[in-house]
Amino acid sequence: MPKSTHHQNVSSPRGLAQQSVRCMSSRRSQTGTGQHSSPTVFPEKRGKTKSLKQSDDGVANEGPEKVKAHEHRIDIGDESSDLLGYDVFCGKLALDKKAKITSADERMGSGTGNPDSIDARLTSKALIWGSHMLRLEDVISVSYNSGLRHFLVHAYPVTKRSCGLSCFLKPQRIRKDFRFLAPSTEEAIQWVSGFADQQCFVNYLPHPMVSGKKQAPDIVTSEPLFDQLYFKCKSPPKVLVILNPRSGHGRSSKVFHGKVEPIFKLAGFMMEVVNTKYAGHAKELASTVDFRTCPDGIICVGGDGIVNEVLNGLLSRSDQKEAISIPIGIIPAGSDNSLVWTVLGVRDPISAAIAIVKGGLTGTDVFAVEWIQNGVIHFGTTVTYFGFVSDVLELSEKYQKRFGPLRYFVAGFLKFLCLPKYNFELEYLPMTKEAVDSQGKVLEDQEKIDMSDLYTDIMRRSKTEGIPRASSLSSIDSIMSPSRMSGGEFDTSGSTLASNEPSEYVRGLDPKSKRLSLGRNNLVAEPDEVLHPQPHLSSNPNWPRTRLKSRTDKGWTGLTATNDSRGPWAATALYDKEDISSTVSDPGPIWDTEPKWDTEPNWETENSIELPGPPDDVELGIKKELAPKLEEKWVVKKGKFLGVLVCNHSCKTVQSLSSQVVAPKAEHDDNSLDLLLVNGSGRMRLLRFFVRLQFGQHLSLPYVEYVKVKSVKLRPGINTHNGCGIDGELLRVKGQVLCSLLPEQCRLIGRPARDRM
Ligand SMILES: Nc1ncnc2c1ncn2[C@@H]1O[C@H](COP(=O)(O)OP(=O)(O)OP(=O)(O)O)[C@@H](O)[C@H]1O
Repeated sequence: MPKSTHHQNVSSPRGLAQQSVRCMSSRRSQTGTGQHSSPTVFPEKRGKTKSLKQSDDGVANEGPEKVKAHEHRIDIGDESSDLLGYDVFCGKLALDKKAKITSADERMGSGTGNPDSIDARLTSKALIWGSHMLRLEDVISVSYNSGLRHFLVHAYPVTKRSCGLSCFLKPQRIRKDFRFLAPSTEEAIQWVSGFADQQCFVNYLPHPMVSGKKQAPDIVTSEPLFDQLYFKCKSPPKVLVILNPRSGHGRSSKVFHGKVEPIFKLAGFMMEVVNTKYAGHAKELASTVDFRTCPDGIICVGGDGIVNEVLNGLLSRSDQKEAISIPIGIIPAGSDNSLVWTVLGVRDPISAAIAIVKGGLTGTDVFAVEWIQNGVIHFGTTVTYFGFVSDVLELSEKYQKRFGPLRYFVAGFLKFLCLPKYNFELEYLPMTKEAVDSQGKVLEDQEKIDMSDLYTDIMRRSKTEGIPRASSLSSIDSIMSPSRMSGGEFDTSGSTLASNEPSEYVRGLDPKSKRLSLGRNNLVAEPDEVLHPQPHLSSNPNWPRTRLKSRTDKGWTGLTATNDSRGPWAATALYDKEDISSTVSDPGPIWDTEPKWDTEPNWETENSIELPGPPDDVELGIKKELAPKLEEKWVVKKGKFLGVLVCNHSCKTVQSLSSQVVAPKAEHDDNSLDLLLVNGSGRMRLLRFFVRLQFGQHLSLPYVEYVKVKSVKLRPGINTHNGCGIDGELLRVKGQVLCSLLPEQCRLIGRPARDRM
């Protein structure tokens, strides 16, 4: 069988890869500034005018067929050169518009090149050929058939709508497959290796004639070199997809199979897709799944509700620590997806799928709402709320079938017409100014560690390390905001940056309240009455624990047990102990009445938990220790509240026209909760609150308080509706509930928008 002469220059596949690397390093050294140096921009790209002129000339010379190839032209003279990263490989490429590759094409000599070949280079951020650029962020994978000069780049670049509509419609991501022809097979391999080096999945296939079992004698297929070719790229992720077919008014299946699945398939994902059959099914699945079948994560397709179920399923397992380390991917296909929109800045299914394919992990705080009376705990990542909003959530369930995403508006309107009064007893533990400042400093100082190694073996990792802390009210805005009523097609535009503002201690409080929250006093007279904390019903050490294990049984209880202050649970316990000593009338939460963990025999060995120590914190790039402050006191309030909202992140709403947020200063990973109190009662107050919310001015209302807190305890008054919403799930409060953060974070798959740039 004849062999192409160009093959003889390459001694081994490894050799090819090494050549690619050599090219990469030589390019890097040319720039002289190391890995992240400014790239060498082709001479013709240096100036905008020149670039445009040249490309125009090029188009004119290429004829009609080639003109179309310029539809992706990007004037990189406009781009900051830093955006292009460092050079990985360079050479000649031709964009091949042919649908099929003939063997004649493949027989072309290596040295002859192609008449249409143009200078091209692959950098760590983009593939640039001629005056075109394709961002690697938009590249899903590369397909390459052994022994060919062609390779196919699969991408979803953001494409502007046609001229007339571009002013009204947002840009869309549309799939484009670019078929490139390299001058030789060796160079094709080097290009593909370059993509693999940049973490693009390579779909490496046998030669088409081999796979088709009709081997042509003139085609180079028996070359052992290519049969053994090995591209050093990430292995295909193995995930469990949990799809709520009722989400998004029944559109979620279509969204997943039509838009998302093809992307995952291109990226080589090995998926098991399970449709939920009933409410609670996702929780069951997450609580029982064998992680060996989905070591790279669980992908939730639906709204915030399905994510909440999965989280609660994971945290109800006996292997809780391992469970919370399982990455959670979110494909927004529900009525609202506040979590993924707020935290990752993604609100359409295609962008979410790409973010998942690109990988990386984003640590996100998890809060626990504990029913103190019976020990039941429900977890959340977005918000827990009481008062008007939870009533609306309850009423909206009636209208789910009839109104779909409009149900919140309908229920909100009806509830507004017959608005009850809500009374609550409330205690909260404010963050101290010092804690907020030091937290802010740590967050500022920290170097964001690249957690790109998503597809590592989670099982292995979780056995050797804890999950350290790093960093909806989906429906609230919709209740009074007809702007979100669209609920129609999913937005397929590119993502928008999430807020990056630093956290602040207390805002929207009058000076007195500020002083009080700073811990100089633990009682607040407003709105109605000052309360002295009552002994908790649960002070009986033998109170029952139901459903979930008590904290003393749970993995993270070990943190408090050993008086470790590395997490909020620990911190809370310590603060509570301080409360006992400093406030005679407050015996502190229930766990103070229970045996001290550090006196229990063999606690450390029997319940040992790999605490999130410094190395892990370094890995996630965040140190989250909050030293307890002696002067911290629970602030106690009792009275009428239209709403009590405890937010874990800023709670952006996907469907709102404006980008208003409920808790503008909240961060998903700042180790604190943001408490929003809407004091008082009455429709006028409520209306003003929601109107102001649309414009992001709700915090300026005199009856709205906003405090950064560690924990909140709440007890509904007599005759007050006792609904409690957690991430859109409705529960009932009996007695008192306590809301605090867990010491460990969950991990969302994908990076925040600002880190993906
Ligand atoms: N097959 C099913 N049948 C009925 N209910 C289900 C099913 N699967 C999940 N659920 C429940 O549906 C609720 C809502 O799910 P999800 O949040 O995914 O969709 P959504 O209501 O469209 O979105 P959002 O909550 O953002 O409005 C969840 O609380 C879940 O328990």
